[in-house]
Amino acid sequence: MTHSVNDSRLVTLKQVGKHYPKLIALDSIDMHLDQGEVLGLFGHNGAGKTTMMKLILGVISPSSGQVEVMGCAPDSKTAWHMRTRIGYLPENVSFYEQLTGLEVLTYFARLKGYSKKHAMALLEQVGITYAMKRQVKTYSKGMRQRLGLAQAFIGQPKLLLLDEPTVGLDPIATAEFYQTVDQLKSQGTSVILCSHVLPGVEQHIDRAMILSSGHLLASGSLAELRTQVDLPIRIKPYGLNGTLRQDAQLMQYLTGENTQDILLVPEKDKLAILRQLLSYPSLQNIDVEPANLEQVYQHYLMQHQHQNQHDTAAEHRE
Ligand SMILES: Nc1ncnc2c1ncn2[C@@H]1O[C@H](COP(=O)(O)OP(=O)(O)OP(=O)(O)O)[C@@H](O)[C@H]1O
Repeated sequence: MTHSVNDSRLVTLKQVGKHYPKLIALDSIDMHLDQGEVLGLFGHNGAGKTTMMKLILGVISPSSGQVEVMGCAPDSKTAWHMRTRIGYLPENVSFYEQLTGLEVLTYFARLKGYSKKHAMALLEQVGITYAMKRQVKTYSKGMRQRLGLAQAFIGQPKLLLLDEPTVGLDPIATAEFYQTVDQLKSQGTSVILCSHVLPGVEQHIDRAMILSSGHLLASGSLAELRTQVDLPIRIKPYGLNGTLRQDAQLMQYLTGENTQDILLVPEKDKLAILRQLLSYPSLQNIDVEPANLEQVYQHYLMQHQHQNQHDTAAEHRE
């Protein structure tokens, strides 16, 4: 068995590619995940998110490059011991419909060497104890998703792979789900979380990766990505009642969207603008909003789209 150079490093992908006869599902991807880190994996349909999860699980092998999980290649014969330390929630989870929730979870718990008691504790954690004696075929989408999460949490895994975990969950269940992620993280679990649903994710992830058609567009903490894209900060002062339109310095930052005072300000000018606004005696309050994950994500996708159009146009000219 090989050991990682860094003991807290759980997953490493080096120049990983996954090619199918007519398609490149992943192209030269580098990534790493350390103990207790939560990584958000974002991308449109077909971006390669599930492919990356399958490579980490070892259910498919890379066409090029290396995947290492807990010190070994996940598709190798020696990887069985680390599989018990991984929890996986697939997209569109499905179970044995005729069994009860408790029977399903006990079955999966026993496969990993855990007891019925452990299964019951997990059902309690995800809030479906009340339905544990009912057949899964009577469960709603949200209840199935909770059962799927309980299945992924069996044995307090070191690594959790969650594909669209909040799909089908109502807002309360979504908030409870993120609480569980935060709690698992604080206990040292590492999490990879794939999602199309960006609002609400950002405060629970340490880093984000943005994929498009198998290419890595961006990777880093939200603060790093924000700095890279340099999107403007939205500043909304209250109590100035249109006086900003007479301020030669501030006027250029007004959005012009509506009659409200909203300024879009580059990061480098933020402090100067805030000082200027604070000099107004009538100022009552001020909101400062940096670009959110959704805006950063849209920016990278648009940039990629423009680049592709540019490349195609150049090819046609040649
Ligand atoms: N076995 C396969 N043979 C051929 N192409 C495949 C195979 N598996 C996946 N693909 C293709 O690889 C690309 C990436 O698929 P993947 O499932 O990783 O995307 P995704 O980002 O998870 O998308 P979604 O959000 O829709 O689940 C897609 O174009 C898909 O059709």
